[in-house]
Amino acid sequence: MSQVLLSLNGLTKAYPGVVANDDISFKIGVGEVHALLGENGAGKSTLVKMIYGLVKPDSGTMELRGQSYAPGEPRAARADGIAMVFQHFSLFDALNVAENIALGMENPPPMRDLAARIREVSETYGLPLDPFRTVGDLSAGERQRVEIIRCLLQDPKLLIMDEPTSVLTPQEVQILFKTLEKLRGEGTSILYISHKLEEIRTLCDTATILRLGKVVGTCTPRETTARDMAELMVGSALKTPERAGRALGEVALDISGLSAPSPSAFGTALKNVHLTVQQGEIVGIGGVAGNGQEELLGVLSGEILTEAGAVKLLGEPIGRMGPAARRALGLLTAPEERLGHAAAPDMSLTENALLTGAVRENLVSNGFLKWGAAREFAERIIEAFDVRTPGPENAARSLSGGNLQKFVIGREVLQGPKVLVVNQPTWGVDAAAAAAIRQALLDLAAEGTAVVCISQDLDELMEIADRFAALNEGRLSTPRSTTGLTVEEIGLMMGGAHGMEVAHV
Ligand SMILES: Nc1ncnc2c1ncn2[C@@H]1O[C@H](COP(=O)(O)OP(=O)(O)OP(=O)(O)O)[C@@H](O)[C@H]1O
Repeated sequence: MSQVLLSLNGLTKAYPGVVANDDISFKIGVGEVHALLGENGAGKSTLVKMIYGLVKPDSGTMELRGQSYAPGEPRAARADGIAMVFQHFSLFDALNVAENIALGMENPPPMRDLAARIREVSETYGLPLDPFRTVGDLSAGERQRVEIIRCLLQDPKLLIMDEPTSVLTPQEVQILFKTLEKLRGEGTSILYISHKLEEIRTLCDTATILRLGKVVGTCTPRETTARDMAELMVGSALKTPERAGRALGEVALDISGLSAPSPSAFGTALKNVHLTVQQGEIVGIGGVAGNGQEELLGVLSGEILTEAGAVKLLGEPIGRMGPAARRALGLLTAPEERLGHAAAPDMSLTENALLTGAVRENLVSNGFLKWGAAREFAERIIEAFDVRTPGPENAARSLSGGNLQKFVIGREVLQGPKVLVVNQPTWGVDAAAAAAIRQALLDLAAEGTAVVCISQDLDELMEIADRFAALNEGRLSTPRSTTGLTVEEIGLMMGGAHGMEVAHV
């Protein structure tokens, strides 16, 4: 390593029942892109929160450029040149880009000067962004640019990025990587958390691997295979999902001529969507985020009502039924946003198990909640899906992102759905857990469930789906068999070339 920017010496942080970081030591060099790898709950977020001043270590020290460094709050970290782009953006939809950036500054300059600075940084780093656009109109990739530019305006020495590419299209990933290369060339160090191992192999100079809160290895990603890195993370050999031949049954889900406005002012209306899914079939829905994915989940879950006949479950019109009635009939859904939508953050896992499992798991009797049965259901989910938590009485909020995702998906899978609709089932989930979730969806289909998997991970869809369709501005392309489908064809479908007749990508 050239010069050391930041050294971590024996950092330790414990939460009740778990040592999230156990005696962690490593160094980050000046101008180094350093990957932080580890399965869900390994302690990556806890570690970067200590570096960014959000969490105080129980013991251990840090040195920044040879000086003792112990930020009491993020403001102190920023003053020392540490910036962080979070997985979840904290932007106000109704304000424009410059106003959002000004809100995060201690002494914002006049708006006109700030807009000029934003333009300058955006051009220098190849991140196209208009300072006067309303944030609500921006794609996920553009919102991330707002966060990155906000960081770059502080001229950081270390930029921490938590899963930056999970919301990006392949093209946007290329743009981001060019920006990061440029920053590295200028001597900025980058600490990069991601579960996407091929990206880490392309981008990162070195990687530190955490398991159960401890450093278990270091490697040079360019010289290590993705499989070897994944196995280092989990400490055992990885299983590839098995796709057994499946017999398809009758049409379980039938969407025809479905149009629906979005409940959100910045959402996307669905336009004349047609789709049938047979029993035992997995249909993958791809597309760039914000093209109607959430709305599609909403019309299937019953949160958005439509004409009765626009959605049919095993022949029965259900478009006007609410979520509870649909659940009772066997149509289950797992939305994308884990905290808040799929799970209530402050409730225990037992309470969260009750939330969607009450009807099908028979957890209510004569108006009374059956707490013992609910707890037993939560324990079954934890066991079957290897959810890392001290127990079902813990709040959903205390789980790491990936572990909560396993819980949310497991809760629906174990209820034996007739039709299961999932949105981004493996978002933020490590390689081993993602493989387990995909295998669970394949097993479910093998038992005759019709599965709709909405995902931005095209590799995932190609791995598990029988047919593929893409959402573009609320329209769904004609589904095609995934066998023999090329990347170019997928790109055209995602870009809105419906039926392949026009290629206005
Ligand atoms: N505020 C908290 N209270 C209690 N436990 C916590 C808290 N924050 C984290 N933990 C626990 O600490 C451990 C490490 O969690 P952390 O979020 O750092 O993992 P991670 O590697 O970032 O996981 P992921 O990839 O799933 O985001 C987990 O077991 C988690 O449940």
